[in-house]
Amino acid sequence: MTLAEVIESYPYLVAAGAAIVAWLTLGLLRRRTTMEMLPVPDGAEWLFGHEKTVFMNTPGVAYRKWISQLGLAFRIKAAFGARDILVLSDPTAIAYVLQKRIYDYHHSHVVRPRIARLLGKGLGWVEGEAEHKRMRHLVGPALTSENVKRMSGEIRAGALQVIDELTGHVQGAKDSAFVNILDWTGKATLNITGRVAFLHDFKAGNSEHAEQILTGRRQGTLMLLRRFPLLNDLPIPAIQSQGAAKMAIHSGIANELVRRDRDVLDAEAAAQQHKDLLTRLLAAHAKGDISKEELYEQISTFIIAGHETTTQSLGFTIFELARHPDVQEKLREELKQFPREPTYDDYQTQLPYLDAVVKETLRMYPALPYIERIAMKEDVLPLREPVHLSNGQVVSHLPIPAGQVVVIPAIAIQRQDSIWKDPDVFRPERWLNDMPPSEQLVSGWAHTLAFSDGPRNCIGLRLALFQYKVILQYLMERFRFHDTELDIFLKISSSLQAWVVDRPELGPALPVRVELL
Ligand code: HEM
Repeated sequence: MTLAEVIESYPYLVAAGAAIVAWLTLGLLRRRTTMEMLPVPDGAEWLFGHEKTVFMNTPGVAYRKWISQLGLAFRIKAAFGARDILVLSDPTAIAYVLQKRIYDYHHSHVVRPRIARLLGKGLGWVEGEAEHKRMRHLVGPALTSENVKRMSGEIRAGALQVIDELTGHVQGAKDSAFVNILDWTGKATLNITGRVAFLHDFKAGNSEHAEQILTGRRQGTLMLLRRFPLLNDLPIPAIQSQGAAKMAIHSGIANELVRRDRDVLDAEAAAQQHKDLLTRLLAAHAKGDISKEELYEQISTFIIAGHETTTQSLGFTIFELARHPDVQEKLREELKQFPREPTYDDYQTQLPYLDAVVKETLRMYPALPYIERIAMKEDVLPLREPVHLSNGQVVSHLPIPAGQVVVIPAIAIQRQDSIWKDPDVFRPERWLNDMPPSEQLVSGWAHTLAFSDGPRNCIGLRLALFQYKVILQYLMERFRFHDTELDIFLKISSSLQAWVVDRPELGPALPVRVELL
């Protein structure tokens, strides 16, 4: 049979064959992009890429291994054939993304629906420079250091209400009780957030509203969501139950708070006289600057973002102090020796060991272990440490395409073996006299990414750190904490969570034994 006869007899088969040959030839001839030549770890699975390894292991562990093998910029294979993910630990590239170009790097299509579901479509969700700056400007004045100083009496009172209740609880248990410390740090931070940001009394975390919020349980994120974000909207309990706390706020307390709208008669005057968050939001609503829906979304954003992260972080501090009685005694001693009730400024400069304990906790246990963004435009990332590409080239600038997902693994960076000595050991002393050279470190708060960095860093940072130290101070004054010898493991839900080994029924938990002093 001649070629002409073959074509005539099997035209479709021949056309398909020609198309495959052309596709393969083009693929071979096409120049590979820099991203495609970045190092990639071994061990990708065909269906899950490297994502299963990342999510099934202790948070940060896989990234740490790959950083030590491949350097500060590499790619991993995403699940279900999604485009490779760029993993960045390079301080120069991170500062470029988070500080200089943050408005070109939106929350990714996995993260953004999760923020909407868990917190609301508030400040943490909004994208675009103009809109984000508008919202940040609206709420920012409520969270300045001046305003936190002004609220310090309320913050102390809110903390004490819960500390008194814990005292009663321990007395009732014959002066030594086994507790999940998250139950108590949760009540304390929610109580404070209610009092100072929303002029609302959560009754030491015992009101009906408080209980609904505190029991709004968070489950693990499904890896499928990266490839098929539409699944976010399906009525799957594991997905939708993540929003329980937000729904409870919208249908309960937000209504009650907004009813006070009527009391804000003169919006301008109110905004000037009252600098609390709720009044600022209500005044903006009264002026028509934000819709009623936006008002609700902001309320849930601030209640949840304001207490959830601080609850977990404080819990990790107490857990580590229980395991390190020497550190606990040293901290107690520093506080005992301090001649007065510490002020906001004292906490900043006069209590170095307390400060070191907080920094060490947030280094080891950043509430948001991975920061995930997507490049909205093509870009070129500057690198501090050049990378070796698979074609032998060494580059100190990394071109990336629009649509590139970038993961900044904060927990791995903050426990990076080549930078931090004994990275998995809780050792506050390192902050006083044993810090790595600053050029190796990122440029966020305390050279960590615990509060992210740049124009979209944590707006509640000052309130968070002040309430953190106030609650910790009271806990040290009243109680001694002991290790229960129960093992925990870490996992990532929306934030970093601790669970007790073989005790899933406890939910997220950090068990300690508490003794009255
Ligand atoms: C220890 C406590 C806290 C930690 C570790 C923490 C951490 C963070 C981090 C890492 C981000 C960046 C998130 C991202 O890039 O997607 C963030 C943003 C945010 N945080 Fe916090 N946070 C804490 C406490 C608070 C408090 C007390 C409030 C409010 C009263 C708050 C409100 C917010 C809001 C609204 C944003 C979004 C900011 C924006 O996008 O402009 N946080 N926080």
